[in-house]
Amino acid sequence: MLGGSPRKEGMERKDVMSKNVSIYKAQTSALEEHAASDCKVVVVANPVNTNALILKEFAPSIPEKNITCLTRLDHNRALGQISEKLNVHVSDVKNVIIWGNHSSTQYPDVNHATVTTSNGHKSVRELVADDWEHEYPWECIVMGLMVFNLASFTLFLLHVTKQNGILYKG
Ligand SMILES: NC(=O)c1ccc[n+]([C@@H]2O[C@H](COP(=O)([O-])OP(=O)(O)OC[C@H]3O[C@@H](n4cnc5c(N)ncnc54)[C@H](O)[C@@H]3O)[C@@H](O)[C@H]2O)c1
Ligand SMILES: O=C(O)C[C@H](O)C(=O)O
Repeated sequence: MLGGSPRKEGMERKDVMSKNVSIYKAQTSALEEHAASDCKVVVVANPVNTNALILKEFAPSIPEKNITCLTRLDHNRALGQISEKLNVHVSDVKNVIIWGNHSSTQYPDVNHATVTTSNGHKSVRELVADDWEHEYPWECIVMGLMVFNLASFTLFLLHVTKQNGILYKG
């Protein structure tokens, strides 16, 4: 279920709720009416956790175990940050947990995480400084917005032309 408005600069994911809830209700009613009762639904449009709940409420014939929402990005971002910090490949980082919603309430938990190094398996907790944990969840949370801003910047560059050494936005 991809249909929905993406957030704009300065917005949190929950800020798109007013627009997306009505879209979700309409799509959910269509699913309830037409989809096979054993269909599996992946919720993508934000706020994903809330939209998954809306789907559960408004499409009661679809078993709730068949509904999931896309929060894998947060997990991948956490793996990426740990691998960068410890200079290992992402596939060498295991058992990272993301608690909470796909929103600013999430908490990436590295307390059970392990990493494979040339010196064997180590606990991530052993290898990173205690204070890193305070900056790290924040980086994970804002990443979506950073990606958004980067995409805007790339779009901006695509529409820029250089004439006589001066940049023009076309
Ligand atoms: N959970 C995640 O990991 C994740 C990742 C990326 C984007 N998102 C979310 O997915 C959503 C879509 O993002 P995007 O970048 O693809 O946006 P987009 O603007 O590129 O695409 C949105 C799509 O929704 C459709 N749409 C708009 N109004 C509709 C309606 N009333 N009924 C049905 N469809 C409608 C549009 O035609 C468009 O195709 C956003 O809410 C965004 O926040 C979630
Ligand atoms: O952050 C967003 O608005 C899009 C997506 O949920 C993400 O995390 O990249």
